Amino acid sequence: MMAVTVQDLVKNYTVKKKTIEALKGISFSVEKGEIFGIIGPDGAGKTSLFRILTTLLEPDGGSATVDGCSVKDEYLQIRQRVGYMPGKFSLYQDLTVQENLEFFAAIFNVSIADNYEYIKEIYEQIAPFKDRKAGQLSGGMKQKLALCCALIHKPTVLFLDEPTTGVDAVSRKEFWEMLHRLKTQGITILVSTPYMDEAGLCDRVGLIQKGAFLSIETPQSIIRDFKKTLWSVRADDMYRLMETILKSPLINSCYPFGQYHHVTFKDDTKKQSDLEAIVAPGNFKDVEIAAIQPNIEDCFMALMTE
Ligand SMILES: Nc1ncnc2c1ncn2[C@@H]1O[C@H](COP(=O)(O)OP(=O)(O)OP(=O)(O)O)[C@@H](O)[C@H]1O
Repeated sequence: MMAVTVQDLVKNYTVKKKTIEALKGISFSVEKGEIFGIIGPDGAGKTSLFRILTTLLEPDGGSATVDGCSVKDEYLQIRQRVGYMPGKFSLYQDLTVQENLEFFAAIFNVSIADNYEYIKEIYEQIAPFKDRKAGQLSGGMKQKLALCCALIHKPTVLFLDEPTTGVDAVSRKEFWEMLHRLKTQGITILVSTPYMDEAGLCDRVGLIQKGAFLSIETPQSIIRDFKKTLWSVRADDMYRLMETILKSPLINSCYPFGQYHHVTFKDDTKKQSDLEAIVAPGNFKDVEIAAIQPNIEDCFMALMTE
């Protein structure tokens, strides 16, 4: 049985008589024990999707099941079985670490002692701060506490909405390690993120934009599907370099990426010498050009502009 199935799901919002199509009939499914990443920019529809699957919001069309239960007719069962870590405001800032956990346990009618083994590994990292108010924790600590709160009733499916947004790199890494340990306990995890580099940590990812999936694949296949040769280019004046490259009719795309610009040709038989010829009239200093392997972000950019 699939942990999550979604069929032609539609969500619209009406603002000042204008309709916003937040989800335009999306379909996908997630296997038990899978870590499924949903990656896309702000406003792509990630939160709407999570709120529907956790039964906090009703869809306008289509259907969905979570752990075999329909979001429409069996929402009470779903609420007992899912854990949800919303992007913002999941903790009570004025309650202590311990009190937050007790509160979430009480909602689900369980005791912390019942399920302590389950959250132990994560909770031990925040236990030294158990009497501190949640509002006074660091971003990484808050996130660990929110995860404990979402797990305290032993959910079978966990929904994490941008859990690593605004969290430092070390805590992000630790957080993903925790998710992989949870996976080994058989929990299914749906996690949204705006960070492309986290895609590689998921079993499969759905790239979402404007309420529709551009691709749902393993990270390896997304990269394998990138059909063009990708070039990285840098020089002393990056802004002018971009202008110079984009002026050429041979160029398909050029966008900044860290210290470099990433470039593709319209015609993929073009070579390094062609790119050198495009750049040459600009008289740049310290020019570096190399063919490189695309990463997930490059694939996303390519899919978005297709
Ligand atoms: N309650 C609402 N009323 C009106 N429009 C909404 C509402 N909630 C979301 N939207 C709109 O629906 C679209 C999808 O929003 P949603 O929050 O689901 O996306 P998201 O990918 O989670 O983005 P974010 O990371 O910004 O939350 C956006 O255009 C958003 O402005």
